[in-house]
Amino acid sequence: MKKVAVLGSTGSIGTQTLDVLSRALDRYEVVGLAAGSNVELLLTQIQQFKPRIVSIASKEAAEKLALQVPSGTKIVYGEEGLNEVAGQSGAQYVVCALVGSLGLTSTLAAIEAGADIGLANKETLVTAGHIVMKRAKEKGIAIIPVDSEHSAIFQCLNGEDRKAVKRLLLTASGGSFRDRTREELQGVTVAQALQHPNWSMGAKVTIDSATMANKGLEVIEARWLFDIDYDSIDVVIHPESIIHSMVEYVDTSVIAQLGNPDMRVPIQYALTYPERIVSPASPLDLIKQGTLHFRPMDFERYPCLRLAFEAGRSGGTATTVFNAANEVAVSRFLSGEIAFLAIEGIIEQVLTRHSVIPSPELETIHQIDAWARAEAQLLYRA
Ligand SMILES: NC(=O)C1=CN([C@@H]2O[C@H](COP(=O)(O)OP(=O)(O)OC[C@H]3O[C@@H](n4cnc5c(N)ncnc54)[C@H](OP(=O)(O)O)[C@@H]3O)[C@@H](O)[C@H]2O)C=CC1
Ligand SMILES: CC(=O)[C@@H](O)[C@H](O)COP(=O)(O)O
Ligand SMILES: [Mn+2]
Repeated sequence: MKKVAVLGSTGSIGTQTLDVLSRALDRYEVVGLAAGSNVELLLTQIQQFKPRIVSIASKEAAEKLALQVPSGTKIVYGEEGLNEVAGQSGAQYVVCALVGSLGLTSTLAAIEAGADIGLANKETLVTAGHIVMKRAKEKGIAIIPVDSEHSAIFQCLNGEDRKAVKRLLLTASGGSFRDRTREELQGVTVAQALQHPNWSMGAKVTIDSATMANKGLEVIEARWLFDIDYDSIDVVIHPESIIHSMVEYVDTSVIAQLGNPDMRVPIQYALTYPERIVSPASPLDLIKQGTLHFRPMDFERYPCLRLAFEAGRSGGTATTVFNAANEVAVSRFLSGEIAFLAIEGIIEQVLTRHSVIPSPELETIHQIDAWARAEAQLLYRA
């Protein structure tokens, strides 16, 4: 039995991870859960999986939860509690499904504890990829991608000579506004932006998909996961999200991974790798699908992707700033404070004000992250 902890268990990836685990309880024991504020759902999960330790964000929520959980489950809270679930639950495998750079410290705690990582939380690598990958390497632990594109690339690289890789080709759906011009983005609403054409996901990543910041975060995530330079990463728009990504080799062969858009497939693969087991996802019917389409990426239409490439090439703290500014801007858009097009403006302006620090230590990362958030809060105030 492999002992697993799920950080962000009440979210989109977290609930799908528990769905996958619930079908394989002969292989996995859920020993730890961590969530933000959804006490009701967390309580149901505790009753189903009976973990040893559970963390929730606030002390008040923890007290409420403690009154209702069966004895044998320890309730902790806050960042300390989250790190305790990540590093001291006895988990051999930790699924990092938190949203935002809040996932960084707990991912590092899990690595220090020697647990392998199923990584959905891309912001962690964008914020401090060099530190996360270095510590994982030192501890000899595996970071297995959960993000659909990276899972696809991971599978396309399987058993191949890495020196023969020409480039990675990430696919992008184009998000909720893929058929609109930039002029048509004026005045779009939060509800419209949250309508992803192919995936049902948490609010933050859905907005990131609409701005194409998600693909930017994923380009940086790919740089760290696969130790590849930015000149060897390309993005192509593929509206159907059937091809999850591709790898082109020097002999011109392109290997792709395909499937219906269902995150339970990459989540399950990250858990069972290198084994494959039967999935509840519906099989891909290529005849019914009929056609697949591709469009070139337009960096003027999607400036967030251009900014992500620029930040990635600048290196050091630039990607920390890109991520932090984006997180604040998306949160302000979701709360109705700023317009959709202000998101890219905030990222660009905060990056412009930043002098990049190369190879930053963790302490510097935290300082720059906080600085970028403060700057991003001040811009576009009415
Ligand atoms: N959803 C998807 O299909 C995909 C997501 N990803 C990536 O996976 C990550 C998770 O995304 P997604 O599942 O959509 O996000 P959600 O918003 O659906 O879930 C986020 C999770 O984080 C928890 N959380 C929030 N704040 C805190 C806190 N302070 N302490 C502890 N837990 C907290 C939430 O708890 P609560 O709800 O209880 O407040 C929830 O469980 C992101 O990095 C995203 O980019 C990647 C590929 C696909
Ligand atoms: C399912 C998943 O991995 C998301 O990150 C997805 O990539 C979003 O789709 P687009 O960013 O391509 O719109
Ligand atoms: Mn993705």
